[in-house]
Amino acid sequence: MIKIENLTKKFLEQKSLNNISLELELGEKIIIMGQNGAGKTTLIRTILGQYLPTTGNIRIEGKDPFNDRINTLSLIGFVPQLPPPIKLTVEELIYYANKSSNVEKKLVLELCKELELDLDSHLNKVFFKLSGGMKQKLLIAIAIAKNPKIFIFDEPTANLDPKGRNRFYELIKKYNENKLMIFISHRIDEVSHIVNRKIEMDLGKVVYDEKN
Ligand SMILES: Nc1ncnc2c1ncn2[C@@H]1O[C@H](COP(=O)(O)OP(=O)(O)OP(=O)(O)O)[C@@H](O)[C@H]1O
Repeated sequence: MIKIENLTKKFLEQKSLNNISLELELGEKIIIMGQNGAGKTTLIRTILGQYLPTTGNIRIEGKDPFNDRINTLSLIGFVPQLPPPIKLTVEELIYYANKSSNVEKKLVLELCKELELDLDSHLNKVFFKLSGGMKQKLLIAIAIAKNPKIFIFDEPTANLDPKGRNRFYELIKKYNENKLMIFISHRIDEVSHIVNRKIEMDLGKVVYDEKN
């Protein structure tokens, strides 16, 4: 599904990714761990086609994410650690998600409810004025409603209260069948009941890779 071969990403002289090779398959639920600066975000950004590899290559269902970004992004539901400062209202954002990815408004509202967020009273608010937890819940709901083959969650529960966290993991269990799920997280205890593969990075390398 995602095939990474001898991937190196340099920023000036610094190797943020140093000769990484990985194959990530449908059905795998993976946590990617590692200290601050280990290269996790750089890896995810390369998968999302935001960075051109310095050497090596990466393919998602055979597609090059940098040169075929629209088609590769259509396979991925991504929830970033820090929600971007989107200036659209909630209603407009959902409309955009509907036009670009066939996301159904009704389903987004239902998923938000399952995450303890009643969106109806916030539809006219500008996205960036929502609270951190509300933004994260909405982005999670949109990612799930997109029904992609691949989910990438970068610290998805960082802004959620304990109840929101539990609800998130309940939702994930419901929607994880036949998906590739990647969690970037420092909280292994939270995801240990979901993941079947643990990858640890350090200094741009994969230093641990265990499948259950
Ligand atoms: N755009 C960039 N320009 C220059 N250096 C970068 C850039 N992005 C990342 N780096 C460097 O690459 C290294 C890996 O950073 P990265 O953000 O991938 O780590 P991380 O594992 O996601 O860390 P954290 O847990 O703190 O989010 C760091 O030393 C960082 O300074």
